[in-house]
Amino acid sequence: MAPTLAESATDSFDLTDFVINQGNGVKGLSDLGIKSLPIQYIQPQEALINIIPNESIPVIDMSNWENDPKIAESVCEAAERFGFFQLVNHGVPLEVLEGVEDATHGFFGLPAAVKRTYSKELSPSNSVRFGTSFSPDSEKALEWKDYLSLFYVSDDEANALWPPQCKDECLEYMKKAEILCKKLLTALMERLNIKEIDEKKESLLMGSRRINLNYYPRCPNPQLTVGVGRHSDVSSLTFLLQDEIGGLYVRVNEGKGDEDGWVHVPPIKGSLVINVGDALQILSNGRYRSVEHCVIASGSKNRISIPVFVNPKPTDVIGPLPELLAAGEKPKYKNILYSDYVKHFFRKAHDGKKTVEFAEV
Ligand SMILES: COc1cc(/C=C/C(=O)SCCNC(=O)CCNC(=O)[C@H](O)C(C)(C)COP(=O)(O)OP(=O)(O)OC[C@H]2O[C@@H](n3cnc4c(N)ncnc43)[C@H](O)[C@@H]2OP(=O)(O)O)ccc1O
Ligand SMILES: O=C(O)CCC(=O)C(=O)O
Ligand SMILES: [Fe+2]
Repeated sequence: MAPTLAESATDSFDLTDFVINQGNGVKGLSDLGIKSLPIQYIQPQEALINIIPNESIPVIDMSNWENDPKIAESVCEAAERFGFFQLVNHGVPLEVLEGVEDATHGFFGLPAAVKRTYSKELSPSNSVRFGTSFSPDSEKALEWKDYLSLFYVSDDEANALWPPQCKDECLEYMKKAEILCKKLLTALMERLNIKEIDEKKESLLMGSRRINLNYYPRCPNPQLTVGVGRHSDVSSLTFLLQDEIGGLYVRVNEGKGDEDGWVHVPPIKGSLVINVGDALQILSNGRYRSVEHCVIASGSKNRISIPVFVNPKPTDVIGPLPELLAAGEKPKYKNILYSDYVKHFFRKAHDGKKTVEFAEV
């Protein structure tokens, strides 16, 4: 039987105030040593997933990228088929990855009163936001995750506004990921017969960046809740660094004859998980797939993950690329202002792939 709120906290305990308003987050709840999951976090049955064992997303070794065109082909095939793949020997140095992981622990280890100064209500800028769950005002059940989200405007702004405990490490990781991003996007565009990424396309594909630091503390009943509910990213490409704990699941075989279900993305030291986001699905007129994924927290360990979301500029209008339409493809998506698309995503609870319907013809 599901535990009640009274079993997980005292009658006088105001969970929303403690977790959201006071900035304790789910880390604060977990640190209290609660033995069962508060009722606010119990997800409906349909949010829970059917896991398929013995299947996986591709792992691609990039060490011979410059000399072996088959590696770029594998990347493009994985982006078409799974929308997700892991990269090893990708060129982002291990020290940079370890640096941003340590900095993430440093940030979440700060007192709640300090983290709270970066909340939506108190943060001096919209580019910096500390929060919990995804969209608590619109969710039926909360998600077991705290996060810090940093939108990159300029180095000067980051130096002035991002938390000093993690800003240098976040900037370094973002910049190294950008070099890798250019390589991948060049290959993905070549596959669409687009030989040059000019200024306009560079803006549409990688005109803005956001880095999130995600913290999933140990959870008393992880099977009753989610760390992140099923969603697709609204980015062009996402570069995700996960620690050694595991818990990321990706949907496979949706709408195909084979068993529709979820596969685990096993942590590989030094690797990056890459996924296609909605913006690239729309720009490629559905050729590259942004795929649903979710996170189940651990029952025994605290987990962190650090996605860099590479996106169009908020002011860009996105739609199928003109070269694809000139080649005779029928557009599957309308032209849409990217910031409207992202606002639509952030204002509702996670709901799988539904955001993309907002752009469908
Ligand atoms: C947090 O848990 C997550 C996050 C994700 C993220 C997946 C991605 O793919 S992130 C990449 C998104 N792309 C961009 O950020 C680039 C484009 N950016 C923009 O267009 C704008 O910066 C903006 C995001 C639309 C914000 O513009 P602004 O004018 O400041 O709009 P607001 O009215 O303030 O915000 C709209 C609405 O969204 C909420 N919101 C804003 N930023 C965030 C954020 N970082 N995290 C969560 N929610 C955010 C904001 O509160 C507003 O909602 P209201 O209800 O308050 O009106 C995947 C999975 C996760 O679990
Ligand atoms: O924590 C993870 O492994 C994935 C997080 C995620 O999907 C996101 O932040 O968009
Ligand atoms: Fe995601």
